[in-house]
Amino acid sequence: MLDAFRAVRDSLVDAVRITPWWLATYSVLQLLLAILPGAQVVLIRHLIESSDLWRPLLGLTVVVGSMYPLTQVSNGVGQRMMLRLRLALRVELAGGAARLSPSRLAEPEVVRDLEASQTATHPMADVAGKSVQLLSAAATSVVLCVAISAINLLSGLLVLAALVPTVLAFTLISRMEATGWPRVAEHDRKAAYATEQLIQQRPGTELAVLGSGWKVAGLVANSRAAATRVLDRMIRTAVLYELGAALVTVLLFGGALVALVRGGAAGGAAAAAVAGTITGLNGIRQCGYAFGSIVTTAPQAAIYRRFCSRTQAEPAISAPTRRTAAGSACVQIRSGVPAAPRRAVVRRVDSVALDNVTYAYPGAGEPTLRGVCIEARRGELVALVGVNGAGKSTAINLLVGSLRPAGGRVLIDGTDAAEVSEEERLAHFGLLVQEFGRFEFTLRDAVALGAPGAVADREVRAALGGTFAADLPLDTQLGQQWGGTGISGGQWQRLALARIRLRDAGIWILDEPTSAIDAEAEQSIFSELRRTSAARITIVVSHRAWTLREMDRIYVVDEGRVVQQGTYQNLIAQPEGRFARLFAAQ
Ligand SMILES: Nc1ncnc2c1ncn2[C@@H]1O[C@H](COP(=O)(O)OP(=O)(O)OP(=O)(O)O)[C@@H](O)[C@H]1O
Repeated sequence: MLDAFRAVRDSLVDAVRITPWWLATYSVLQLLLAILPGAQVVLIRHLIESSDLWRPLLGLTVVVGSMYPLTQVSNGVGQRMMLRLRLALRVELAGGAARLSPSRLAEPEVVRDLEASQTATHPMADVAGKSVQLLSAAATSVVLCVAISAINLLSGLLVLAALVPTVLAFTLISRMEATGWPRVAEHDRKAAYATEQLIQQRPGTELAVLGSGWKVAGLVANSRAAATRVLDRMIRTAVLYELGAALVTVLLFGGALVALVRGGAAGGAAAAAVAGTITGLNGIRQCGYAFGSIVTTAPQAAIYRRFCSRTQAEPAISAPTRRTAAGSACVQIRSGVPAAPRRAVVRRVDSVALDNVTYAYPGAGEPTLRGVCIEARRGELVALVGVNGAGKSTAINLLVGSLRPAGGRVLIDGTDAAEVSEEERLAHFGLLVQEFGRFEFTLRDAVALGAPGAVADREVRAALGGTFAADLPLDTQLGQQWGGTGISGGQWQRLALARIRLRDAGIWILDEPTSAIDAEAEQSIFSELRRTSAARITIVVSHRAWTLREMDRIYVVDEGRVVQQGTYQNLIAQPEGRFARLFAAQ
């Protein structure tokens, strides 16, 4: 319940901050709508009991006539207010997600919260409106209670008491939904994931070739059936709660009518009170719905707020980057999304090292890295080699700071990297990971992502030099799903490399940078790396022997330890060594 109050408070604060005029207009309209049923009761009584026919008749015409247009206008205003709130929440969430550092992204809880927050923005945007509706419906009941109490006190109180079963039922339903919906969402996500595997080009083709797509279709069916079972149970229970509440409500309204008759109300008073109690039923249902949806949304809203307050603790963000008149290129931002971190890329770094580093993944019994020492200096090309699972990617993640060593130090220019912020540390690196991004934006935007700030078209062009995209217009849309150019796996990897080139940080870390690239292009990429290596540190993970010949030093990692180091010639000359056994056949 405390969560519900917090959700109401936070969302009203948001509405006051983001859309004060729409909130004020909506509140006034809802207040008017709350008063009208009470006024109706008073006017009906006057119409029947007083000798003055015209004034109550005129009043009733105004009250009844204005109800429908006021409701319509109020709905429209409420929707526009909620639309603005939804936009603000989604923009805030995207900004928060953009601030997440690699180490945050490595926390499963943060990723779970981000996913849950995404689905929360829709119901959350409605909470401010629902709060106003709740107050309005409650005010309707109070006004009716007062109007009917003037005729018969017990009837008035019974009308007000009729709020209780409905609100109680919707609270119970909402509590049940708060646990049920996440389970439905989990099954739905699994079903959506499995469906994606069937329809996306690469896994879909693989499954079609294997002829085993029907097994994945079976997984879809299982997940959907599980979701339906949970939904079924929820609906059944909700109907039972609603029926129970409706029964008690009818008894209370019946009691109100009996109290009217037994209290001696007759004629105009009785007719007015009956009309009032009927209108009251509607108000009470609205109250229940509004209250229920606030209680349901509250846990999601709490996750959203937790996520946003966490990301606000991340480093500050400066003004958005925009395309300037001079033609600098970057993602165009129209609605206040923060885009450019203050950090500038560090271009000159003299040395980087893992100094006796040990690391164990949470929950893993044995350390993945044990006492690893690796060093690279400016101008050097250094390689990490080893079998799958040896610990090369772990070593890289420790270098860039997305993992923190359990023992030992990471040194950048001789300084313990733990002493600088993650933001500052990341500014030293250009990292090409194995699962590089396939950003289906325009060619310009996909490459400009390499640098945090605004990027000129000529820089994008320079980064693309020598690739398949060198002569493509920068406005070319990438990705067939958007009606754009289809790009092969190797071409995507060239674009990822172009981002690293554009970034031009002091340390380049390339985890299998040519895994998807043809032999000819691979040769030209490695010769260029050698040719341009003087001004930076280059660390490469590679499984191909010939790419290692040019390296200044090779570290052979095996079961989390560096078991050999040296040049290609030194290492291959030791036939019993791990390196020679790994690469002799190549
Ligand atoms: N997030 C993780 N949680 C737990 N264990 C992990 C995690 N990531 C990797 N490991 C384990 O750590 C070990 C080293 O993995 P790592 O990815 O560093 O190997 P690698 O040498 O880069 O392998 P590859 O050549 O296949 O990329 C493996 O045994 C792997 O199972």
